[in-house]
Amino acid sequence: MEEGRLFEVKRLGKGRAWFWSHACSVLLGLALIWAYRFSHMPEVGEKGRSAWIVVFCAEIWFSFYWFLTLSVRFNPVHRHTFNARLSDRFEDKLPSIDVFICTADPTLEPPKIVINTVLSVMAYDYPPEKLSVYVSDDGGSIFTFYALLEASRFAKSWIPFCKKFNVQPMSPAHFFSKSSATVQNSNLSEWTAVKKLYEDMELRIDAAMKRGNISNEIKAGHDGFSEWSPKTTSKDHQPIILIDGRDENARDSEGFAMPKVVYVAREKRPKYHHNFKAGALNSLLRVSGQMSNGPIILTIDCDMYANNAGSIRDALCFFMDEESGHEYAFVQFPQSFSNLTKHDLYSGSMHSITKVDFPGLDGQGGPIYTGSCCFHRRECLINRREYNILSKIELKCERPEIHEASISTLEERSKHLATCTYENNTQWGKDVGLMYGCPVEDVITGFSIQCRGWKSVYFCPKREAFFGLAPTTLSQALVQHKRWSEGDLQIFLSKYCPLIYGSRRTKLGLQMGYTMYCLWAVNSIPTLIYVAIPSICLLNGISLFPSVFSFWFIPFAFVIAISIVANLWEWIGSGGTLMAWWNDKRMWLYKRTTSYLFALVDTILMLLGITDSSFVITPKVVDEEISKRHEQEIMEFGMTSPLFTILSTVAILNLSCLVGGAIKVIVVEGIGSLDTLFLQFLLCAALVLINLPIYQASFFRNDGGRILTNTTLSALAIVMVAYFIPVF
Ligand SMILES: O=c1ccn([C@@H]2O[C@H](COP(=O)(O)OP(=O)(O)O[C@H]3O[C@H](CO)[C@@H](O)[C@H](O)[C@H]3O)[C@@H](O)[C@H]2O)c(=O)[nH]1
Ligand SMILES: [Mn+2]
Repeated sequence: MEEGRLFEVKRLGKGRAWFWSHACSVLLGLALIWAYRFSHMPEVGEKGRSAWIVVFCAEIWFSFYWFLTLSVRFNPVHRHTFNARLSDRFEDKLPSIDVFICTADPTLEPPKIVINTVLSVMAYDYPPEKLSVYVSDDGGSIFTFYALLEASRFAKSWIPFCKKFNVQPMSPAHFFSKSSATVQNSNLSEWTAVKKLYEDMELRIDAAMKRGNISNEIKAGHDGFSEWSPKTTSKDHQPIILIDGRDENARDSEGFAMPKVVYVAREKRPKYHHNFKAGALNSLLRVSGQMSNGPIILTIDCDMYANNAGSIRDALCFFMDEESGHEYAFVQFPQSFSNLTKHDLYSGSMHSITKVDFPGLDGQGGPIYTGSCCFHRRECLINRREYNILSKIELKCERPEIHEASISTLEERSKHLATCTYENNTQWGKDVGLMYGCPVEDVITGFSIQCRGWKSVYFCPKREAFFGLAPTTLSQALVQHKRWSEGDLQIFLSKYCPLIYGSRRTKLGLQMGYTMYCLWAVNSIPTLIYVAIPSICLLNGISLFPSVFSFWFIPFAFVIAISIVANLWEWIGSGGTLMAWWNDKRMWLYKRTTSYLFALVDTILMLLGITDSSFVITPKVVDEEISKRHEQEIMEFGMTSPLFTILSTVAILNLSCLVGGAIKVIVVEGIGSLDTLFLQFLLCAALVLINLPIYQASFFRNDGGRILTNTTLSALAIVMVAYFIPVF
């Protein structure tokens, strides 16, 4: 071994004692709770028996689910890379990298956002002749193509500027909006000049978008525009593949080579299913294979700009490590978000996933592939072939010989790779490439790779590697989670069920980790039980929990307290704020009672063949008024949605049960009955407290984001009906 490994791994082994004592004590607490449920169950005919059984079932589920979460707490791993060693040993042997950027809709994902992502990856600290950027446009939009063309021209100034001043983030929009003082002071003139170039470009793109067409003058500048005719729509067009900067002689303003940029809009026909993002990525896999065939592929979403110039090198420190590099199929970076509010109102940061779960999964064989911000070994992604220790694969792929003269030939030649019929009678979408038929193509593909013996890596650099856009309204956040939980549940119910397919192929810890996500949707039912039944029983004076003076109160109090404390400890310990934690708990509740429920129902309907799976794209922009409210952390409702009806119903139900229950205890039964209802009061009060934004949005707000009156009225009606249902 030459002077040391390319990366190091830190295990938090010292926490082991803490882990075991925590796990064992909670387990004991849960066992006692179960014992209480068995031994104190109301007799047949006694009031509250059914409620008791239902609540018990929910508790059994929660215990099981808690057990699954142990997997990610058992052996968290943190990694560190040594980029200097990589340069020393491999600088002239660095592999070529293909970057895949997917976009699907020029309105929801404005071209300006897309090109900032493109520009950011073009400016990586990496030999430009070894870097190719492929943009897949499922929107088939002439504006996206036009913006890309503008961007590749601007790149000629942007890339040398970034390299000269070590600019980070490498997205011009974000860089100039934050304006780095160091660059600004010492090199004001260059800074101003590049900024001006960027702003002029933005103006031109805005103008074209506003006009709604590309002027003939612009069209005359590039043959590619002729691919679009008045008949072209996003759902019906021929394959379009356009290469820019393909010219081996293309140079930036300092005379250096430029990364290649390729625009790909795969063929779309109404009769053919296009398999959403998985289909897009598979087309890119084939097209790029013809053009650059980089052995390492970075996949990112169109809103995920690169924030750290060293990420490619970081990823290579894992792939090229002499000792264990050959074991890794992909290196997943965390997805960070640039548009979160101070206390992360919609919990878009997914703090506990990125800070706790993923380091934990890494200790079990590697994180899940989450679609964006991930470097893959091309071979594993295409063939997903069995890992074999004997065949250490070298990161060398045949680079196709391409000559300047053949650009148009190359474009033509690759087009048939991006047609609707290309995949007919092939294994694409099954054993080859990204897998089809699942809204979380990323998770299922990553899992099947891991099941073939490959490991993956989770790497959190000090400076965030990527920043994207998280949902900025409640409904967007809930819909996104519906897609995820639905996809995950489908995996669980498919051949790839982690508990079955994963056994003997992966570690038990990894199976449990995947199962934890796959069963998100199922959590909806026990959670709904827990937010409704104890409260309704409270209103009816039926006790479901032990009295505060009884021995059995202790396990309940212990489990509740320790879960809250441990959760908070983890959260604060990994850099979260208290308020963000509280917001996260609210979103935890909302996701479970709405997104997950709908995911569960839709999955059942899909299994029955009644519905088909879909992919609802998360908008990257919202109108100004809404984004202002988002910045002020005011929850956004403002539309009719069954999701909001459920949220309102739960909130109003709990408020009325709390008030009704309190009146009953004080006036009718006397304060003496409080001890047996204490825990129900506590639960109900906590629910009311967490739902404060809902009462406010229903009764005290009159801005456009309030809860609409018809939602509140339906919720009230449902609560009334619930009130008259007798409790058994
Ligand atoms: O038919 C489609 C639909 C989507 N996309 C692209 O897929 C990406 C992700 O879509 P988005 O609406 O932003 O979904 P998110 O929920 O934010 O995405 C997460 O979840 C997806 C799986 O549900 C993964 O594919 C993503 O990588 C991951 O970031 C975007 O770049 C889209 O342009 C396509 O290319 N074609
Ligand atoms: Mn996204």
